[in-house]
Amino acid sequence: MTEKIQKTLRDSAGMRWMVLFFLAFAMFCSYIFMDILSPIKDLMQSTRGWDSTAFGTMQGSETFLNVFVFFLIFAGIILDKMGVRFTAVLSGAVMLVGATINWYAVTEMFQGSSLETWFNENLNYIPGFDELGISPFYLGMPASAKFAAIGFMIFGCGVEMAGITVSRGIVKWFKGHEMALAMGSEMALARLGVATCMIFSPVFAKMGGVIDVSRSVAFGVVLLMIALIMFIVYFFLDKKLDSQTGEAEEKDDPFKISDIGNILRSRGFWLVALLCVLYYSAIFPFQKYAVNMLQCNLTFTKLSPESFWAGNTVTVIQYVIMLIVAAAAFASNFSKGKTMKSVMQVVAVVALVIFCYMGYMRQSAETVFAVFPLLAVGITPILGNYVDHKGKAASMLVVGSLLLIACHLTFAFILPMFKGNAVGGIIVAYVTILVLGASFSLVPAALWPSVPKLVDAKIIGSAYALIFWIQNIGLWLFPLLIGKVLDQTNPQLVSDLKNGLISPEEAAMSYDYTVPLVMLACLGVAALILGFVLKIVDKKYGYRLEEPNITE
Ligand SMILES: NCCCC[C@H](NC(=O)[C@@H](N)CCCCN)C(=O)O
Repeated sequence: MTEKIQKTLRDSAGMRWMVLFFLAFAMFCSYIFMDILSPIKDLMQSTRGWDSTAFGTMQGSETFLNVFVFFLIFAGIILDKMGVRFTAVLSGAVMLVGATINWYAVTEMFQGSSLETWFNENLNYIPGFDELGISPFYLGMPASAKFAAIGFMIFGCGVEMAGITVSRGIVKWFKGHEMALAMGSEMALARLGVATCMIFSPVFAKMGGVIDVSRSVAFGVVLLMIALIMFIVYFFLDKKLDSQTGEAEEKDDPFKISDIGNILRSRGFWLVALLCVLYYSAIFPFQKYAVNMLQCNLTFTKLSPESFWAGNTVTVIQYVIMLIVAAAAFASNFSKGKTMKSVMQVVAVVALVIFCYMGYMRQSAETVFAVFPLLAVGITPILGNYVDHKGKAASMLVVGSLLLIACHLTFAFILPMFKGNAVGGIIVAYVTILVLGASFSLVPAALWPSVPKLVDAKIIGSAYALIFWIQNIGLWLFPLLIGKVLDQTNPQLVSDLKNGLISPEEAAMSYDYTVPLVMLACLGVAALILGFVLKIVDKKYGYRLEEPNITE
């Protein structure tokens, strides 16, 4: 008798990739919101009175609940107990609630409201947390920054929960299929989200010639509504899959506290988790200040509002070119024929050069920095594929850390030498940003697929939640530290600003970033040392980090 093989949604490549699109697009939207204020730090200072400390404290609050209230650990438990689809929708809803609060805090409506008065008079510290120096609020913090911080910490819970849930969802749908490619593509789309926000956030804030920072945040909130819809659509597809397979939703072994003990006893896990926190602390927090760092180091000519390059049409054209770079890079990775591959590579490179040229012509730091995630969009899937087929993950972590050190030191010492030399400065900035982008592809592409080699398969979910938790400690601490170090290493500027000798606009463009950048380079040095230790430990204990994931 011939057995009829029941085909499920998962067996159709089209359906799998559609599901990936829903999950990855939701992450794309959340990465946009994550950095929505980063390219408009100067406007937050000039229109809302957020100095670097207020800005850094607000940005650092994203990880506060995850780290100090252990929300990420709970998120891992919720994911294990309730399953992927429930947690996906929950994370989407949590992100939206947090983002809406964040938006209200920076609106004109909040200014002069009774809520603003309340925040001015209260929440100057949190007992217990303040004594430890980890409170997300301080005496004198602008009320809008305090309320925005509350929204951002709720958003932070949602986005990290979404991060571990999406990874788990990809495993569920792609196990036995193109899993590494799917993960690489998801990360690539997330990077495109960062580039999108670098370009569009200032556009929304300055639209119509009237500055309103809340418009940028509102743009992010609308995207998060779309993200929630994506997760809801995913919910139904996932439910359908389960009804076809006749299984209850796929779950790892239920989360047990003793699992944490097992993970924490793994030497390899600690090395990867520490490398992760050191590396990412030198990338994500930097991303929040990078535009302002470029504004302080590069010389831009003020474009007249009538100038072609100052118009929003150019922004849209530049964005389309960015999409061409991403699409051509993606196509070149996966097209079969050699000629097609080469054609796509040429298209990607030419479009990248045009993108950089337009960034220069537009004379703004955010359009220059927008190139940062672009290289990562193009090469993360290639490198993921490389790790799958050739291995060398530990070596890639070492090379990625080396590039990171070189870039931060270049920003700290070489870029300022070109102040006044507009063309030279832009060239140094572009080359350094592109190299940093390459580093940001090497490390994530090698790090995340290495985790399953270090811990037992049944506790992978908990292991990812723990790594995210440890990583979040750095992501909380460093934006805060950069803000504080900036204010402390620029005492003259801070006092001139306080005494009204310079305008907030002038102050925002005059910071000396040398010390914070050296601090970030030191993180790279520590990551590099751990990378070498990991290589030694890998050889000694046979973790197979240098071996391919797929044996052909
Ligand atoms: N499938 C890979 C998941 C990890 C991607 C990684 N994201 C993170 O590590 C997040 N925890 C960081 C979120 C940043 C918070 N501001 C990545 O490389 O993006």
